[in-house]
Amino acid sequence: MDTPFATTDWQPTRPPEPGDIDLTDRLPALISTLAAQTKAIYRHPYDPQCWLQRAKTLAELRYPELAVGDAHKALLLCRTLLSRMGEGGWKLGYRKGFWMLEDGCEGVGEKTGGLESKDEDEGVAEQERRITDLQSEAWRVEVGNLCKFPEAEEGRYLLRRYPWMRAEHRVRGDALLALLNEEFAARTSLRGRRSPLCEVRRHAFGLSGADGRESHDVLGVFALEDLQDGAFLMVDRSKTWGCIGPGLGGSVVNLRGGEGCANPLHPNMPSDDAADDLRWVRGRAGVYAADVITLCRFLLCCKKDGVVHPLNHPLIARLTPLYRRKKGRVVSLEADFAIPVAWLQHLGIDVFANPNYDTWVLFEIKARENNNSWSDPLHHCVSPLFSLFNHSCEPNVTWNTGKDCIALGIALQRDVKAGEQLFVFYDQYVEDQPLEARRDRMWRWLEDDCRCSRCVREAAIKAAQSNAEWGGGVNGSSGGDEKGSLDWDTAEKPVFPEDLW
Ligand SMILES: C[S@@+](CC[C@H](N)C(=O)[O-])C[C@H]1O[C@@H](n2cnc3c(N)ncnc32)[C@H](O)[C@@H]1O
Repeated sequence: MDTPFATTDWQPTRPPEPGDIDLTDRLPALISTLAAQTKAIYRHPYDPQCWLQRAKTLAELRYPELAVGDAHKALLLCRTLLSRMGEGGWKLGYRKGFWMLEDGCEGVGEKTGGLESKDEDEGVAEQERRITDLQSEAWRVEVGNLCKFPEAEEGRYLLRRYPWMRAEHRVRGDALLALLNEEFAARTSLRGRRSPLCEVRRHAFGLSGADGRESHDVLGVFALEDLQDGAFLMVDRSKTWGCIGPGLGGSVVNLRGGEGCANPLHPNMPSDDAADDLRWVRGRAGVYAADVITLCRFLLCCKKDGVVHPLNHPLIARLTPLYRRKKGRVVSLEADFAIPVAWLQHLGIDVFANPNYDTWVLFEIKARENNNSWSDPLHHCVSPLFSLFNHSCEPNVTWNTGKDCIALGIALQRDVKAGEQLFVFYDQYVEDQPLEARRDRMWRWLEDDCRCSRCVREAAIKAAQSNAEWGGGVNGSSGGDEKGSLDWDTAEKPVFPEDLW
């Protein structure tokens, strides 16, 4: 974000609306402004003006969810400043975005536009008026970028890859793969075996990519030896999970008609410090509780493991990002900003001065976690090894949850040859459904047409039948070899407004 990116990489998360100004000519300037404003934030993280200015640029660039994040930080800073206004013994810091003791505390640093550019002798009343104005403006930007749908203080955005994301966070490197395979080896050798039963490999669906990704970044789990029906593969004890059980003090706000998880300790691990009790999150996050607790647990893992950038944490780095989603995602002021910011502050992370925890990073974590979680309405759980298995409508692996709703047991459900990919069924409700129904339903999980052998085979048969009916070819298509190919996918799809940009 602090370096200008190529205009061709710009993929805004808000579709264009009638009345929007065409940004083509202004785009290079806006991108440079974004980089300069990000650097200004690095230099002056406690200056609300810096956050507000970047919020406006992000809004212009059509990243409403990020504009809300920056405006929210500007608001938090203004509130803090106003809370001490008029108290004796303090004066505003050099750029006047923070308080410092009055005696002998001359600020140092450069002077660039913003709060500091005003008269040094500005009186308290004048300062108060300016910060109040700033606060009102930040509030306008915050609510203006939430379209209040589906609820007040909520909005929508589309999942898109942020163009400033570093290369190392876009693809999963060989070192990560080696680590994953060590874990698979450890899990399977736990059961008295010395050699691993399976491993993660690239190009899981062949050499054609999916989801706009390079095929080498599409991972899958493959058998390393012949395995028999019923053989137990491994248990994955996820470290990151949440549920919508009761909040602190027996609060039942999240119980969804009384059917929530009854385990009051669920968001916490036995190894957690008492100070890191996450139950308050359930009390605050309402219907998003499972989601937000999972995110907060990720952040706690980062802190415990001393990982400097959360996207470098192996738990997150292994998860597939997914950017093709056409349906808007909900962004909630409370769940996506207020609670994560409060939690990060609790963990001792400076949300203003530490760019590794910028809003876009939190959204990226959330996107990966949502795309890889095993979830039902009550629980949300990312199982680090299980999340590497791909889906097939004729799976060879089955899974079951333990009594704790966390551990996933994985076993073979038919004989498998060495080198075969291991697949699970993501959604068993559609097993007996015809191709279209299965694919429709699987979009929820894959956001792509299912590329499993059964779907590919059935689609080929359909294409051949259709060819025969039309006397030898629709659009010259032969329905030919479909393995790992999306060529057959000529069926007409509904067009969403956002497909057009
Ligand atoms: C839980 S992850 C599985 C591991 C993933 N392939 C990876 O590289 O990390 C789920 C994602 O894998 C891909 N995927 C899994 N099964 C698929 C299938 N049958 N057809 C197409 N894509 C599939 C989709 O991108 C899906 O969002």
